[in-house]
Formats: sequence, C-alpha cells, structure tokens
Amino acid sequence: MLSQHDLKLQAAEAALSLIEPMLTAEAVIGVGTGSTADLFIDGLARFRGRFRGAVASSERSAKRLSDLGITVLDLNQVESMPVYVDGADEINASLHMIKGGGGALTREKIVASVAQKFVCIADESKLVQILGKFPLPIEVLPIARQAVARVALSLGGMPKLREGFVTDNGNQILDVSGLSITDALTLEKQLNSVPGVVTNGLFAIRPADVALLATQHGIRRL
Ligand SMILES: O=C(CO)[C@H](O)[C@H](O)COP(=O)(O)O
Repeated sequence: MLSQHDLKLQAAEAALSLIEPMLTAEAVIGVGTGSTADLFIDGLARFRGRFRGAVASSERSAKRLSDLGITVLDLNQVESMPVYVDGADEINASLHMIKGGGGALTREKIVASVAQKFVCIADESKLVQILGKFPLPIEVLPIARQAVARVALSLGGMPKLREGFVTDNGNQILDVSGLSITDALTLEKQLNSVPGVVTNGLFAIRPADVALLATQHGIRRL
C-alpha cells in the first residue's frame, strides 16, 4: 500500500516525464507551491542546466529551487513558459480546482496564466465530484477582511480568517467552508469582483490542461 507521500512522488515523477521533452536552453518552467510541488522541484534538479530556469509561485518554492541550484527568474523577465506544474486541494472532472491551501493562490494564478500548459499533480484523493468540501481560500487586502467575509456569508459560506498567516503579498486569507460549488466559473468571477479581494482559490477561468493523479495502481490522467 503506497503512502500519500509515495503517491505525491509518483505524480511528481509523472510530471517530470511529461515535461522532459520541453526542457530546452530557452525554456522557463513555472513551478507551484506545496508538498507535491516540492517533490516536483526536487526531481527538476536532476535536469539542472538543461533549461533556462524557473518562475516560482511563492517565496518558499523560490528558495527550494535556488537551494537546489536552479536559476529562479522573476516573471517580469519572462515572456512565455511552456508549462506550469502545481498541486491542488481539490480538482473535478472539468479540471477546475480549488487551490491556496498553502496560501500561494494569487501568485499561482498569475504564473499559471502565462504558461501554455497547466499540469496539475496530485494524489487521487483530491479528485471530487463537487468542489467546496475543502474551504475556499480568498486572499484579501486586510482593510477589506470584514466586508469580504460578509459577502461570503451572503453566498452561504462560513468565512474564517487564517490566523497568524500573511501571504507573500502582505495580505490575509479567508477560508470559506460550506460552499457547494456547482458553477466554479461564475463563482470565481463573482468573488474576484468584490472590492478588496485579491483573488480566490478557484481555478476555472484558467483550469488545468492535464491532471496526473496518482493511484495505488499507477497514474490516472485526466
Ligand atoms: O494550492 C496550493 C498552495 O497554495 C497547493 O497546490 C495545494 O495546497 C496542494 O498542496 P499539497 O501538494 O501539499 O497537497
């Protein structure tokens, strides 16, 4: 029986096999945040020198990349990226996701938006029919915390401030539980239109292109 760590490693290795042909001297790889992304970063170090560098979606991933000798580029230095690889907290069959369990949702969304392909890596437990069991993170400007919380309540959610947590952008996170998200695209747009919301953790406007989900019997590709 494979542990969750083994499954995450399996997904990370599957992504490395998928992206290996994209590693050229000019290629910049977009790299996500979280325990599965960490395993991807560790494996990416094997290919150091075969690609230009990486753009990270968090300070944490940037440090891990540079500690392993991978060049970390600022997104402003990069025009295009063949691929962005990241984990998810939940993913559905439409490849819509909830992300931001690690608090890096805004930079994740920005880096993913520049990449040609978004590869989601996760263990199969992240696959759900309906998004929303995992509390939806919303990054908010501190001044807007209560105002955004009231909007979340009006939508049927239960917002909770992520205590003692500050994002890489200096903002706060509300984790909203109790939402049954049947139309992720509409909710993503609706929440992003609330003043003070930096972004929310729904990835439906820009879903994944491929999901590599590790199971006890190998990789399931969606
Ligand atoms: O969105 C994220 C971080 O903001 C992560 O991708 C998500 O939380 C999954 O993390 P893990 O790979 O540790 O399960």
